[in-house]
Amino acid sequence: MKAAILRSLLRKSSTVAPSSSYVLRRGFSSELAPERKVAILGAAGGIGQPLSLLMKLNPLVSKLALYDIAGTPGVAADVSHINTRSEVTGYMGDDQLKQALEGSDVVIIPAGVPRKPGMTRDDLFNINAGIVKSLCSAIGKYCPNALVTVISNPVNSTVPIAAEVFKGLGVYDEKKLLGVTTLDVVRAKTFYAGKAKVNVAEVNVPVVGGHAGITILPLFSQASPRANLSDEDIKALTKRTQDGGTEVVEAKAGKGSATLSMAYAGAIFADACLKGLNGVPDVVECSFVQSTVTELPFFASKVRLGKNGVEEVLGLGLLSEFEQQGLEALKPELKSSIEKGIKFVHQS
Ligand SMILES: NC(=O)c1ccc[n+]([C@@H]2O[C@H](COP(=O)([O-])OP(=O)(O)OC[C@H]3O[C@@H](n4cnc5c(N)ncnc54)[C@H](O)[C@@H]3O)[C@@H](O)[C@H]2O)c1
Ligand SMILES: O=C(O)C[C@H](O)C(=O)O
Repeated sequence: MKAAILRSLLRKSSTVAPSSSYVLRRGFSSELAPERKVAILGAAGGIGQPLSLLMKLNPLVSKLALYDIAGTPGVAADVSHINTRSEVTGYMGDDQLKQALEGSDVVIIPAGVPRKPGMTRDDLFNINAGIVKSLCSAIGKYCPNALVTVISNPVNSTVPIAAEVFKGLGVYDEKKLLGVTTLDVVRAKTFYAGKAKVNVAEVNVPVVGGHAGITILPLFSQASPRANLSDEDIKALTKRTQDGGTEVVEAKAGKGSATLSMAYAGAIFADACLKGLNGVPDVVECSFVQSTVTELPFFASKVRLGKNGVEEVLGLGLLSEFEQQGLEALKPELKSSIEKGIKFVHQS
């Protein structure tokens, strides 16, 4: 009897879930989702290309606009052959930026130069600040209601830059500007699972603060599933999470920084934003946003995503003494990076 029921269930599930498209849909939602346009600015780069691929696999996207200053026709032609829902269009150069942006629900910005060994993220400021400023000026003009997710470094300054540009254009909505810190969470989960010997798929670790060196503060005291790690283990995990970007930059030895893991993290974050916009309840991710969680005007913490973007900035919860010290230690650096971004917009 049991065997007959099982056989019938297996028959049913195989008719609902045909092979390859089912595999690609895992982790994403239904194809009966509303129309959503996603634009990727910097789509031909090291992050941009795999991110374009991952967003093409996401059934929540109906239009995928790929923009870069060079190389987008090839990337767009390539990605467009994949038999998933979204229609892909490539745009190249300033005079096509308007078309790329118009009608966008979500804009993802991985445009800008990456680090080489020996550099800090702040060393990228001189080039990337101007790139983010000019892209955000166009976003403010052509799709002011879009949710904007900023990957370009230094995130601790580029997000405040974007905010000031939008304020200058009279279109700033703090709920719609999000710095992408998901890679810190991805790393913290991976490193914690390895040390605690727990299933990585079940791990949750909030990472707060910012996205550079000691401003990255993983809260392992709140990690789940709980594990009995020593203070030394926690210190080492914290340091490895803070130095995760540098670990990749050094391993790539001059050929850039994290691209594949970042594309994964960016795709997870964009998917959460789309789910929020579509009204899926209880979508929570960490992100660097306008905040009153501390005295700093921008701060990364857990945020609840919804139909308007950031619906709620969640507090830090209970911190261990070690984390409390880390929080106080990160504030001066984060404050100065935020101020540097704000000043840049008003002086340039
Ligand atoms: N937030 C994070 O966690 C995180 C993680 C990894 C990398 N990053 C940052 O992401 C950025 C991109 O990294 P990458 O490895 O993809 O670099 P990359 O050099 O491989 O690609 C950058 C792309 O941006 C394009 N670009 C430059 N100026 C542009 C403009 N004005 N408009 C549109 N596109 C423009 C370039 O043509 C290039 O294709 C860097 O600043 C890097 O530091 C952030
Ligand atoms: O480390 C970098 O420069 C890139 C990125 O911010 C990362 O964390 O990998």
